[in-house]
Amino acid sequence: MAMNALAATSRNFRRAARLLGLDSKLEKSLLIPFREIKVECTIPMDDGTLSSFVGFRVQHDNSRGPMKGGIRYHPEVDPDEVNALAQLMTWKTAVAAVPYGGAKGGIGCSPGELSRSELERLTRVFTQKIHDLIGTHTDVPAPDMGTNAQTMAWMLDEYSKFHGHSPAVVTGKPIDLGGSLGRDAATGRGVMYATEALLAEYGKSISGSTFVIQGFGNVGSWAAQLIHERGGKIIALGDVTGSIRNKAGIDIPALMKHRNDGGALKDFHSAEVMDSAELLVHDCDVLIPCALGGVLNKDNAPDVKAKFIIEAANHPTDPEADEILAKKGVIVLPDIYANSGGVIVSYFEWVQNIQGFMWDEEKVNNELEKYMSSAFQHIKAMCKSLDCDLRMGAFTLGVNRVARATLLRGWEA
Ligand SMILES: NC(=O)C1=CN([C@@H]2O[C@H](COP(=O)(O)OP(=O)(O)OC[C@H]3O[C@@H](n4cnc5c(N)ncnc54)[C@H](OP(=O)(O)O)[C@@H]3O)[C@@H](O)[C@H]2O)C=CC1
Ligand SMILES: O=C(O)CCC(=O)C(=O)O
Repeated sequence: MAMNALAATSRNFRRAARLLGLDSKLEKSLLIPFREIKVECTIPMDDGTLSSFVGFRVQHDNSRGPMKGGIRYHPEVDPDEVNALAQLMTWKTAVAAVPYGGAKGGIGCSPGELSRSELERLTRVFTQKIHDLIGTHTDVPAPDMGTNAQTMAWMLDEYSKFHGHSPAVVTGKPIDLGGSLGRDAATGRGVMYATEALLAEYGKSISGSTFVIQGFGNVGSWAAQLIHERGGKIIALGDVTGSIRNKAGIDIPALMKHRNDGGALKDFHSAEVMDSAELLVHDCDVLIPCALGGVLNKDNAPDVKAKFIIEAANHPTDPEADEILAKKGVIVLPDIYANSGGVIVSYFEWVQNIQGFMWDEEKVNNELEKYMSSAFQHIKAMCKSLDCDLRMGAFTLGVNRVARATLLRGWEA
């Protein structure tokens, strides 16, 4: 059983605040979100009935710039989860050194059970309800679980009806509407750079290491492809429909083709089906959760066999699991660094939109690598000076940057 997402995230924040010796009032104030929005989105369904879905946008902090973060469509979206994810975005944008604050949104729905036209109506109604609270220089949404470039295209179109054409109001858009080359792959590519950097610290490399990946959506599939390209052996993979394994390594390009042809993961011919409950505790060098939060908790952490965990998902490891994993000597690379490639390239997209100038993909990828590498060096420096693990290294780096910006603006208790 996982901890409540907000309690878990806030616990990590408080540990970082104490390590930094933050003033207790500043600590309290940094935890409180700037604004929490809840809206009812009522839409006609294809069968003529009406359905109502609850949508949220939590704007956590804007001391370092416009608030930034994805929109999630998932049945488990709830206010605490969105609040936790918004807070994580504040620390993540600071760790990545992109000039943003943090926000997150979501709608409680099952996107796989809605038709394309129902999804479009839902996205448009949600945008109508929040359009006056988002904007290029206030709050810039992006895709997250269950949403994609098409969702951002509908948001952009709906927002533009009220405010005129505003490409920089969302990122992760289709290229034809001002999206950035490389954004689709960016989170997975950032995960690959982060993995390379961490393994190198231990004299290891992607090539020659074995990987288990949970989630085969945007982040998981790109991470798998890029790790496979670099010679990593992905020996087990799972999504919501089931899990598969192959000791010799799963042929990722063939799996991508199978999936793009409409095949389910569990029906892939050259791998055997395995119990999904075993996936996270499967023997491997590197475990990469790329789906839901709280999947590593006190119940399964004692059985984890991976030596390294790269948190591509947001808050996949709860604090109780963190303690167990640390005792076992498992090295955990935290979400607010490991999956920051998405928001870094979102920043490049926003910059390109504001400048009205498009970068080529090589420039996007090179700049992403520079940002990821610089953040890793800064996290290591924090770990060294505060004698802490990577999660606290990343949290103290992010929290300290936000605290400094807050104080510079003239915060008073
Ligand atoms: N997209 C981005 O740029 C970023 C995403 N993230 C984080 O990465 C994670 C994945 O996001 P993203 O790839 O965009 O989302 P997608 O919706 O594209 O993919 C999610 C994947 O997770 C799988 N999944 C869902 N529920 C379960 C479950 N219970 N067990 C196993 N697998 C499951 C889905 O399976 P199925 O396809 O069968 O439903 C799918 O393969 C999230 O935590 C998100 O917050 C972090 C930073 C940026
Ligand atoms: O690209 C973005 O703006 C945010 C992506 C996101 O939601 C995340 O990093 O969790």
